[in-house]
Amino acid sequence: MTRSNVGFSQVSALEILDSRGNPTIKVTVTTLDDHQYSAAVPSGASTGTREAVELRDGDTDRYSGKGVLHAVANVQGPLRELLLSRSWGSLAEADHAMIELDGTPNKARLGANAILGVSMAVARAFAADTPLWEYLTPAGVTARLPVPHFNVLNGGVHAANDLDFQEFMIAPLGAPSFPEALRAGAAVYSSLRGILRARGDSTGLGDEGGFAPDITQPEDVLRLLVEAIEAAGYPAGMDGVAIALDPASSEFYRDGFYQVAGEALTSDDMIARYEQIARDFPVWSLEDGLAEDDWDGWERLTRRLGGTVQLVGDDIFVTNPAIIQQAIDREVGNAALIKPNQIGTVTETLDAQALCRSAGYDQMVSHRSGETPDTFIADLVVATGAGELKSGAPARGERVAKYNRLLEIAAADPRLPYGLAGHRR
Ligand SMILES: O=C(O)[C@@H](CO)OP(=O)(O)O
Ligand SMILES: [Mg+2]
Repeated sequence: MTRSNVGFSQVSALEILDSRGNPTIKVTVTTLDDHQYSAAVPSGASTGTREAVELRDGDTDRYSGKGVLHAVANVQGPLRELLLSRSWGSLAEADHAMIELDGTPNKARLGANAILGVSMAVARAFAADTPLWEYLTPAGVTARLPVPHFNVLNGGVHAANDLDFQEFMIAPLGAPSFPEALRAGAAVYSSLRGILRARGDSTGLGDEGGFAPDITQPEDVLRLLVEAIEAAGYPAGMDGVAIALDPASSEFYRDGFYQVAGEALTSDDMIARYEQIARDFPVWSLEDGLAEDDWDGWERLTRRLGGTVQLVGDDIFVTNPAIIQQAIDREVGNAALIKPNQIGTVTETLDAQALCRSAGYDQMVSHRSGETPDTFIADLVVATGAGELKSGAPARGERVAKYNRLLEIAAADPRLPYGLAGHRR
């Protein structure tokens, strides 16, 4: 049974390490009937400038191991005081009270990391002994298991190589079930390792568990992926294993040009390049193909490729319902990446997802490059019927924790549908 009303006797927080070895926050709430619920918050490296503020101690350099003791203090001070002050009739009620207490448009005062940790733990308190995904499923939404998108080759700010595109993902779109998709992902990952080894390339890993060889041209990587898919015994394409890209292009956009493998490209050069890539390779989804402040380029990209390729906004939309609404109005992109810590509460994440559903935008729920073993996003993606998840390579504990949680959900409820959602189904 879920709880319809929750009161808390304690709220505490701890600074822990994420998968990159940087400090992040873990929150534990204790209900009046003495049950404890915890949640840990991930942390990005290629962040959008309009993301809710991740509070770090000392200075604004977020990625040099700066602590989160200030965020911990905010949980144990003002947020604890708020949570203990009354009982709560819903998660939304608690989230809105925290947003109001923070009082800034981007959670800069208390920290989105502090607020999200509490929000996730409170969600678990409401779910009680009901599976989290069941509790989170909005009225009228059919829960479904997602197509996993495995980031098997890393570049950009997630790896030490000179590859500018950040993520090369494989998506087993043709798999009949989630467990089969996971098996396919693991098989292709393993065959890719063999191919890289045979070529004498490095099989060292990037932040999300994908290989990080010294290859600079995206097309060379795509050729290797097709080879790996076929060597694993799957057709490369929508009927078998397709490819999804996240160049995270805001990271290599400077002074109006995209710097790719030593060349300075305009938005239109990039669009032409993506068109050619989509002709030559089974790339079904493209995230952040253009930069977060290149809205005009995005409009043209959407006109040119939106009919055939899923165009996902991450840095540009930052899971923010107001920005996603602007994108819908301007016909920018046709899908949104969903990361709870970009917006800072579970309720606003669900709002962003509801907006996507009503506008016919597809959604991919996503981990961050700095992760923890917390599996909240696995339940979230099932609950919201989003149909797509990215959680890195099918290797490394903090990544496979999410995939393994989905295996558990699939095993516990064999009637859950699987696969892409909405019009892509
Ligand atoms: O760009 C992205 O989509 C993410 C997750 O893969 O990276 P980061 O968490 O570093 O923003
Ligand atoms: Mg991204």
